[in-house]
Amino acid sequence: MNIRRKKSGLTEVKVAVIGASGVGKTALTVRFLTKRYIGEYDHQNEARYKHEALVDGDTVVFEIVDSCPARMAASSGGGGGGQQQLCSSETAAWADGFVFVFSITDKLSFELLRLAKQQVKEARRGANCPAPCVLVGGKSDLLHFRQVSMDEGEQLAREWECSYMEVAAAEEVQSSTAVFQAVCREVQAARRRGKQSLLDRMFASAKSAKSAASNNGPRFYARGKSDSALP
Ligand SMILES: Nc1nc2c(ncn2[C@@H]2O[C@H](COP(=O)(O)OP(=O)(O)OP(=O)(O)O)[C@@H](O)[C@H]2O)c(=O)[nH]1
Repeated sequence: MNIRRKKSGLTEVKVAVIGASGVGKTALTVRFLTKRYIGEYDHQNEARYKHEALVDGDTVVFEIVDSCPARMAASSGGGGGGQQQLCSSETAAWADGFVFVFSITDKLSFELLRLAKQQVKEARRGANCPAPCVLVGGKSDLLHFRQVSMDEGEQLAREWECSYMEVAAAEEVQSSTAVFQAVCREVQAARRRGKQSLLDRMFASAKSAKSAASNNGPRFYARGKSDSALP
């Protein structure tokens, strides 16, 4: 599938990388940005990056937030009790697309993503926005420690109507790049659907305005040949 570039400028895509602590969000992001794997990253806050990359032959400007899970206070009323809030509502509202990451070696990180997806949905409800995404099973080189099967990953992706990818950022570059290309395509597809439904609504309202006008407007009587017998 080809992504068309707007004639007026470059395609811009804002992506939030979401997942529990230690699943490999930074490793995945840095692999995409620099092609390098550093191993240990020390960041306590969200990190933001801007990066240009080719997707299907077009240059795309990615803005990426590598998110940082926060502990929810037990009194927060959000089912907190020390649970992680994986995505702030600001980030959820800001992003065009989401990369949801768990580690295949950590079942809890997989379960937490359901909560994260829900948090994102709630934060975007006001704007009635869809949340295009991809689901990523990270650390796929650690097969002998696997706690989440490929089937479970694929099953969740089917529920979310998105693609599922397993990635070993520690081992190679290509699959990390493929994740960001995939989320870009999801965002582009959502934008096309949004545009189409806006056009459909505009046509529908123009059509109903026209038929209302033809029902209520003044009527003109044109006297025809067959009327010649009338006085
Ligand atoms: N074996 C293996 N280890 C990885 C992989 N990706 C990340 N790691 C390791 O997992 C640990 C956590 O990686 P990070 O990228 O910092 O994880 P994170 O999700 O950004 O963590 P937080 O910043 O705490 O939210 C580090 O020791 C990484 O070296 C991978 O693909 N394979």
